[in-house]
Amino acid sequence: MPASNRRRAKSLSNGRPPLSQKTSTSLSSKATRTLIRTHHNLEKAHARALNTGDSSTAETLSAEIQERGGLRLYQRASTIGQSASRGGDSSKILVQWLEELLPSSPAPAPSAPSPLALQSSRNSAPALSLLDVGCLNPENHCARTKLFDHGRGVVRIDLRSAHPLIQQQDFMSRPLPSGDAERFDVLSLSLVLNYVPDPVGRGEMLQRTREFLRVPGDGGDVRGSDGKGGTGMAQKRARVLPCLFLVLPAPCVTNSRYLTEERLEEMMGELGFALVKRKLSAKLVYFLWRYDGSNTTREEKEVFPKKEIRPGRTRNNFCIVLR
Ligand SMILES: C[S@@+](CC[C@H](N)C(=O)[O-])C[C@H]1O[C@@H](n2cnc3c(N)ncnc32)[C@H](O)[C@@H]1O
Repeated sequence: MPASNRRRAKSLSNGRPPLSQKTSTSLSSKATRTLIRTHHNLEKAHARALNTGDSSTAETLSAEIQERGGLRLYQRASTIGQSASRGGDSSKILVQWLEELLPSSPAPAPSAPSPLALQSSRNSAPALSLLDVGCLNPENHCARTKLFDHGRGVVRIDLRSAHPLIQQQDFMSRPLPSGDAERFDVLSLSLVLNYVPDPVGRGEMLQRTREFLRVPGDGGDVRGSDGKGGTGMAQKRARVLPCLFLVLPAPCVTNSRYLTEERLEEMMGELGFALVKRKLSAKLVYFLWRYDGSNTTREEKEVFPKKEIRPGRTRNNFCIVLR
């Protein structure tokens, strides 16, 4: 392997879509990558300092993060990475997959009052609800498909909202649903898990996604005219929904000491997720996981500690821990 390729394989920041040199923004491709990498590294060091009770270092790092533009500049760099000229945004893959897996057009429901009302329709597929966690652009591909209930069924959140249609909210503090009407058919976690600075926090984020996914077979599936759920559409939906769309920089699974795709699949299985779709591009890895709702508590279940499974000097340290 040429030296330049080896160098590229090491860096998780290279997991962003390619950045071109010519854009209307003032951030070059290199500057954008450096900014993203530095932000992630500072966040990780900050989390480590907090974990070890080193509040003075944590404060210094926090100040440095702010001095360097903080989340605002990081989001700007990520938005540049989403532009069509730089590889496009990952929601395109989510929409492609759902349209392929659930081919019949759902009834358009722009003025539908609530997911519950949609569920009462028979013989037509209700539009899907979506929780888009870590949303930078409310006009991404999800906004342009009839798959989703654009009335009240699409909720977008981010740690820092860059748009009135995005709620400013930490997913880890989002109040738990009080009932199924507050759960979703689809949860998108695109390039968010790798933002979490520590392995335990990543495991907790994955576990938490289950709280926000609709319980399978709760009536959100389409029923056949016999009322027994026997239609082809109902079966197709049951094979896919509810689901989690997960996107990571490719090196998180292709070049990590601690995580491979196989190990991720084992972990997800442990949480009740089965792989439906997967795509590896030069920069990113995309997964669609169906949640079976079977595993809401993990007491006495298998734990996944930090364990080196693929040693090597050129590997990265991306890791997810399930406790
Ligand atoms: C790299 S951007 C990804 C944006 C978009 N989803 C994409 O695929 O390009 C990561 C975003 O996730 C957000 N984020 C990270 N942790 C989050 C959390 N716990 N709750 C909500 N948003 C979060 C960050 O604020 C940031 O805007």
